[in-house]
Amino acid sequence: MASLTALAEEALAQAKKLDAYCLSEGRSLTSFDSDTLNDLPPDISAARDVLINSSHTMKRLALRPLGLLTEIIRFSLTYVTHFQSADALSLTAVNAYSLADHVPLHGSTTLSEIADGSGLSVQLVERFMRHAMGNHIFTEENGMVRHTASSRLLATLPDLKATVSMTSAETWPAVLKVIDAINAFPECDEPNETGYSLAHEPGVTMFAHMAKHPERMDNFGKAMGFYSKNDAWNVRHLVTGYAWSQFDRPGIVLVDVGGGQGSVSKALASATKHIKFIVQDEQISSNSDSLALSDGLQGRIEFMKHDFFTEQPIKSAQIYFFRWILHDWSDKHAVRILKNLVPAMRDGTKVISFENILKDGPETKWTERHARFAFPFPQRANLLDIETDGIRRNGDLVMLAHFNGRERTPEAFRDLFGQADARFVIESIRRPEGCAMAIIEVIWKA
Ligand SMILES: C[S@@+](CC[C@H](N)C(=O)[O-])C[C@H]1O[C@@H](n2cnc3c(N)ncnc32)[C@H](O)[C@@H]1O
Repeated sequence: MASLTALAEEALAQAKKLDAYCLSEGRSLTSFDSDTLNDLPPDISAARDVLINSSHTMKRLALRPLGLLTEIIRFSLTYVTHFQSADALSLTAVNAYSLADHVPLHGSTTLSEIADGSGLSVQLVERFMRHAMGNHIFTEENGMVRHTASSRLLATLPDLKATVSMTSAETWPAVLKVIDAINAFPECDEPNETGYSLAHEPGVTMFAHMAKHPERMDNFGKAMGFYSKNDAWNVRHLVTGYAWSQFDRPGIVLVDVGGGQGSVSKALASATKHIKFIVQDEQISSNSDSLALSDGLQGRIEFMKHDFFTEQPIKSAQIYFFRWILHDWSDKHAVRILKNLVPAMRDGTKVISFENILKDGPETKWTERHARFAFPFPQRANLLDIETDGIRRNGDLVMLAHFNGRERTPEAFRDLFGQADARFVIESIRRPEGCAMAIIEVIWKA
């Protein structure tokens, strides 16, 4: 582990690189008012990664061991740590009451005007917004409130709003109940015996519960679309990281199993000319604006209600595709999903899955840097960049809390397909450069 001084020097060197890049490109230096670190070339993006890593590590060292633990548990015992649960609360309140919508995009207003517009009392508006301002979400001068770059995103990106709502409504209550769920159901393999079920509706799975609340299901679908815009998870890695052209001819059909609102199929349809897509999901809500297809895609994408725990009804497709499906389920149920594909398999049929892959070791930025060759750094060149520090391990525990699902190592994927049927043969597991996910290509060998 490097010393505080070495970490600070490393951070300084990267900060200088980023500032010099902005100046050489005629960009202003980055600030909370305007994000000028978007669309960075790979070497500058890597400098930003190192800066985040070294400053984050330096902060945790400076917090000292007790500070590090108490910061994580979101409970401040020492004066240097932050109350992270309050950070989350102020952001959620800003989002829930659409406070950002009541601030002009390029002007200023008062707290009482925001209160009038939102219907929340001035006192609550002031308490939530002044706390959020401590995190550079909004700023205030002489009693006038205006946007920062972050608060402006809340006002201008509806899918970000849906993602914050989804996380606070679905994930947080679930996470708090995981230990109770493990104590009550130590096997941890049923989707209705989870932290989520205990928090929301005992004995009921997350998807069954959300089906009773269409607006929350809609937020969930939008959040999936939003995550796909994050550079490390961007669906473009799937579009460019696989030779779809080999299938791009009339008559080829791809079934997007559990395809939700079809964000993957829409991206693949836009990048190809002939492949037809059937998006199957248990929840197909015809009135969701997210299902709207642009003219060019009409006739190429069809939505179909299907429960993937029943036999696959489309028998003649050449490709069966999954994104973010297998990780929702314990091995017991993921194997059932795969077995239900078997009656549709013909010699050479492909099953392609685009999933997070765990490595057999810790997933932190620090260790990622040392394992860079095996697991390339996600590059971050996108405005919608989200910190990727440990996301695969974070994701693993979120899957546990929501579904008793899990993220898997390559070995665990081989084992899963093997358990379903020995004729599923894994041809490759490849992580496209800059992507946090891998394309798992499986062929059926009759
Ligand atoms: C994590 S989302 C992924 C959606 C989509 N594949 C994507 O990447 O955007 C999981 C999806 O599985 C669907 N699902 C859950 N249980 C299902 C079932 N038994 N049959 C079909 N779809 C199901 C949900 O409705 C949801 O759309």
